[in-house]
Amino acid sequence: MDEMAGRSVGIIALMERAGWAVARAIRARFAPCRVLVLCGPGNNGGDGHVAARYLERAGWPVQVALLAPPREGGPAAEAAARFSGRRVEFSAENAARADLVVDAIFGAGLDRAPSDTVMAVLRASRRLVAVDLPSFVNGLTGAVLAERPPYEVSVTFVRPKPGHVLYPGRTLCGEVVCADIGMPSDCIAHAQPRIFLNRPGLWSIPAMTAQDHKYSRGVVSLCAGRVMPGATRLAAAGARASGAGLVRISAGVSAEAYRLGAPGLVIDDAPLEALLEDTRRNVWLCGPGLTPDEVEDTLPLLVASKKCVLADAGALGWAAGAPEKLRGVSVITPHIGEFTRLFGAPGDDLVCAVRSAAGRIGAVVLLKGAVSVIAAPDGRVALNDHASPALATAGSGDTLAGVIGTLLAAGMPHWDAACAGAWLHGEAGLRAGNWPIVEALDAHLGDARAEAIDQARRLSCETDNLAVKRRA
Ligand SMILES: NC(=O)C1=CN([C@@H]2O[C@H](COP(=O)(O)OP(=O)(O)OC[C@H]3O[C@@H](n4cnc5c(N)ncnc54)[C@H](OP(=O)(O)O)[C@@H]3O)[C@@H](O)[C@H]2O)[C@H](O)CC1
Ligand SMILES: [K+]
Repeated sequence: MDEMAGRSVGIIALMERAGWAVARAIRARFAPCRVLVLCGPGNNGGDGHVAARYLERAGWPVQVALLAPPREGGPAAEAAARFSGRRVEFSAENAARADLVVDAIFGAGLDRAPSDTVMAVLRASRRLVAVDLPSFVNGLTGAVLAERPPYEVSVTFVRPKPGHVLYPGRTLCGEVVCADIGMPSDCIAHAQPRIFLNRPGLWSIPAMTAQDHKYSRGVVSLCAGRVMPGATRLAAAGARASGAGLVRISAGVSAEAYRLGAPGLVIDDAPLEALLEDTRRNVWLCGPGLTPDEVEDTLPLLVASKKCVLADAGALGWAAGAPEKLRGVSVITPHIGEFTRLFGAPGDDLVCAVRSAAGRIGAVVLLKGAVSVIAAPDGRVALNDHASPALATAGSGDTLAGVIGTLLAAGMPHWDAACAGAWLHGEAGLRAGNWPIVEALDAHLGDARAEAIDQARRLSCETDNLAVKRRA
């Protein structure tokens, strides 16, 4: 993006607006005070020089400390030359004397752990604002390369970066301000972003229409086991509460036990092979409440019948160490333990790990967590931070599986359904108040769906995520 912008508007013009946005964000949040701007050798340092100039122009006492001089002839050198104020040594003593320290040392160019000198200066600082990102947070992954207390504000440009959204970097950025610096939209499109914040508008969910009937809204079918009925019931309830037209449980010999549950469910006792002949029943959930043997008896049949299958829980344990067994399913929803047993530990780069897992099995992979990572086999990734700790309770994943099942049954593309399901689940968690039991989420799923539909409608087609997605 920067490269193409360099050939059109010019980096120096963008840098000028970036530095101005930093100064503006500081002036909006802090009373005038002694500011030290720490500048690195790259364009992040260039932004810092511009911010220093604007703060000084506004009458603030400002000093600049250089870690290393900017590359000659580049935009950062030009920005540095335009700052004619006070320069001091890059030292912990000077950082400790300042009321506010602006960290413009490294941004997008950070590619290794900063030196002890850099970290000593940052640790000596009392209050910190980051230009783009704290200089030890990897913008691509959120990995933290050194320890220090959190920042108060991070001012980034054009788009938030994965490092602002993903843990652990997220906890150190403080408030994230994303400034529009006039990056031309063709430069953004040229970069073909493949990572999105998960918001309505990235996908859209079908609304209720006057002509709807239960089959047009969609049928969700679940495979039930003999020993863990709770998980299947929670998934079925999540599917119903999020708007499925009909939810059926294939319970085989356990049918009588399941019939004691909610009256709105249809319980089947026919052999699975017979049920699979019904072409209206295209979406199946397999795994919640199933033992490995029960998965072995069901999942291969579902895949062979070309059903749209969401595999979770027991199905993921069944395929542990052999994820290729899941080829042919449409969506999997592992938590970190299940993911690790399937694909190995993801390491620091979650986006890369989940994306490669999706490519490996040819299915959408939704890695559940405080920020869920949802990857499509074609490489698109959504980061869902629309969530609540209220969701961290047993059974919550079963509810999520049910919600995604409903959206698949409504005809949404697989990745869109997984993204939208994560958002609805998060919205229900946010609405459910303090310490809700998992069943309490269901009462909020219908309103969550209506909210998502409403928000997607209100967003104009010029909304960042959408515009980028369409052009890409
Ligand atoms: N995206 C935009 O719209 C704009 C962003 N801007 C700002 O530009 C930076 C990115 O600038 P860039 O020059 O690419 O990179 P950095 O300034 O972050 O850093 C590059 C230099 O830092 C050295 N480096 C990296 N890590 C370390 C380290 N751990 N220790 C020492 N030195 C390090 C690197 O040195 P090399 O030896 O690796 O070459 C580089 O010299 C972005 O973050 C925004 O703030 C622009 O304003 C334009 C608009
Ligand atoms: K920085």
